[in-house]
Amino acid sequence: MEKHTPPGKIALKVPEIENWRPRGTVATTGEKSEEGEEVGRLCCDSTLFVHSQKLLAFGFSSISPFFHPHYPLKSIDLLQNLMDSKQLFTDGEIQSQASPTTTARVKRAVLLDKCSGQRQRRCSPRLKDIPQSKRPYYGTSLKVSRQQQLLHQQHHNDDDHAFHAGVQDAGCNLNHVIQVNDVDVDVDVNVNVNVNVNGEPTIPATKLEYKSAYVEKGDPLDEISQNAAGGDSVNDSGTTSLDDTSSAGNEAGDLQCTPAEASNNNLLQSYSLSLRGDGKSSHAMVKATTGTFDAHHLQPVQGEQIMQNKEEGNLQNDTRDLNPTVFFTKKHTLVASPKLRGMLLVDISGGQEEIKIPVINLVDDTPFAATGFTYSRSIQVAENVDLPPNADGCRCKGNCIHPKFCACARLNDSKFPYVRHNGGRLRKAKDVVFECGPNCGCGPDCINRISQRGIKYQLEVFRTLDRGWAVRTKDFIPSGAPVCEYVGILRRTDELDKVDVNDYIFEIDCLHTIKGIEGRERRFGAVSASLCDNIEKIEDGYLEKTPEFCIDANHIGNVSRFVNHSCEPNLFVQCILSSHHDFRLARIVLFAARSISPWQELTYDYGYPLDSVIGSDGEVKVQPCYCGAEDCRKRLY
Ligand SMILES: C[S@@+](CC[C@H](N)C(=O)[O-])C[C@H]1O[C@@H](n2cnc3c(N)ncnc32)[C@H](O)[C@@H]1O
Repeated sequence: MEKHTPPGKIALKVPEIENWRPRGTVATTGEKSEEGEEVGRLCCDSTLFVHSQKLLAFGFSSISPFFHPHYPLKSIDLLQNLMDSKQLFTDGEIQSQASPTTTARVKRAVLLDKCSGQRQRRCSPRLKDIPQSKRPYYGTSLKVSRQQQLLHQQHHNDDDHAFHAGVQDAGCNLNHVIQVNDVDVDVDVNVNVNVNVNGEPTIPATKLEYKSAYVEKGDPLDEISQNAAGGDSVNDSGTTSLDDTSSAGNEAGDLQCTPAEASNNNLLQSYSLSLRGDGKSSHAMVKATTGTFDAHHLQPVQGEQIMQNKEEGNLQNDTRDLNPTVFFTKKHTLVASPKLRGMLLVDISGGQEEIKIPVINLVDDTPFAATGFTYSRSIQVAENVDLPPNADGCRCKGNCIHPKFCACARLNDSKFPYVRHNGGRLRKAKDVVFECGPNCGCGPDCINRISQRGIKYQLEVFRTLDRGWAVRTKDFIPSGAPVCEYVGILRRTDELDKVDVNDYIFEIDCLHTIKGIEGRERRFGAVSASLCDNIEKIEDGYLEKTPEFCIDANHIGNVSRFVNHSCEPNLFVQCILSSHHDFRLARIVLFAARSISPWQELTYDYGYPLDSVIGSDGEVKVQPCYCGAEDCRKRLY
């Protein structure tokens, strides 16, 4: 077999492909590229597409997929070579299908191009290294025309904080074009912006605020000439504005980067947005505007410190514009082709959530209706469960500001558990978080009500090959952000003893967690003093018992019921008390355990103790785990 060796690298022996371990689940469909080849969409951390033994594309981290210019990727063995020579790290499988397409599905792919040889979380080949003509964009025949070469050097004269920053490059990935009805087409676009920051290689946290992105229709050439002339007057160009939903989900998209994600001063960021367009438009234009760069974030201080300083007004705002705008145009008519998309439902919540949650099946014929459950945005309470009376709450007015005076903050060790940054993020996981409730004097915008605001990220339910339905995010989710509450019917656990199979029960075991009894993984963070006081009052032997209450999402639930287990999860379970303070009936909210890139599956650790699930026949039930994590425990229960 012909071998292709990357420049400067030695070709290594190609091991058996069968030895590759199956990982990951994001599989997607193929389409025709402009060259007429069959290609597939490659999302972050997801899929490699191979056509007739020819690797068409691979992509890494959250940048758009593209052919890499340095490697004449012609065959699967070259891919394997890259892996063997430690330039490309993937954990995936190559499936030889009946042809003509071979798909390699990977959970993670990291190309160590121009890097030190160590594995890094995000180290992608840069788009700027690739000639314009060789950059395919996936999913459709989307033609990207870059009208503004961005990047360049915004100097800061202050020696302490000198930096050059700019948008180095950007990519655009049109994921779905779905005919919603005769008129509307739902367009789902990923925009990836590659930000380059020079001068501060050890920046602890750097934030690029993302201002806006939307699709417009009109004549792209007009747009371009207007903007080339220096105006940023896209809105004035006579184009038809789109349905309001076009920008609805976009504001949450603060771009953010941690040092682990920075390589060579190169911060790679992405965000995605769903846009709604008019099916009759002859083209769509995506405008991605990067916003201001806040010099504070270049200072070597912790994020919390920044927040505090800002709140106290000690720091002057020092913001500046990066070269702000990147344009992408799609010159061809949007062709809606629902059969390619596998979309079974446009919104599983039937309009209950602020943001639609579509259901996609690209892997088999399983219909969604078969799951038979009713969507509910909020917890329902079984008739035989009495909720405790609402707690007194705090006496703050408007927003809770002073943690020492706010009665709810005092229950959290006199700290607010959240920072406002990025729409509210938990500072650190705790045994129980006390939020403000109905009797508090503060309003809905209070910092201490962050988990009460519903789902703020674009989520998608999708079908996996081996784990049924699953949930992924289309947005970047910052670490510590609340993602969704586990919703279902609040029941007494003993009622379910007779039920043989129910995969959707969440036992409310905050107390077990606090006391460190084996069960759901103990979450980091100290037990608060106030909580300890309360725990002491719990009757002896309580903790040996099964949790008294559970949330049963079998027939009624929200998107959380589709979130699968992983032994290496990206979400964690946080118990929250807001209206009352009874631990046995705490709310269960899933939070981001780390920053999550668009298109990653969301998972949490179900934390079943081994052999804890007993069938009605009295036999221990065993469910193998297919999460694919390196340290997978192999059994869900
Ligand atoms: C709460 S449901 C999750 C949604 C479910 N996949 C579905 O299709 O509705 C939990 C069930 O999903 C499956 N599941 C979740 N994570 C899994 C994993 N890592 N490995 C195998 N099966 C898993 C198991 O059948 C489990 O009982």
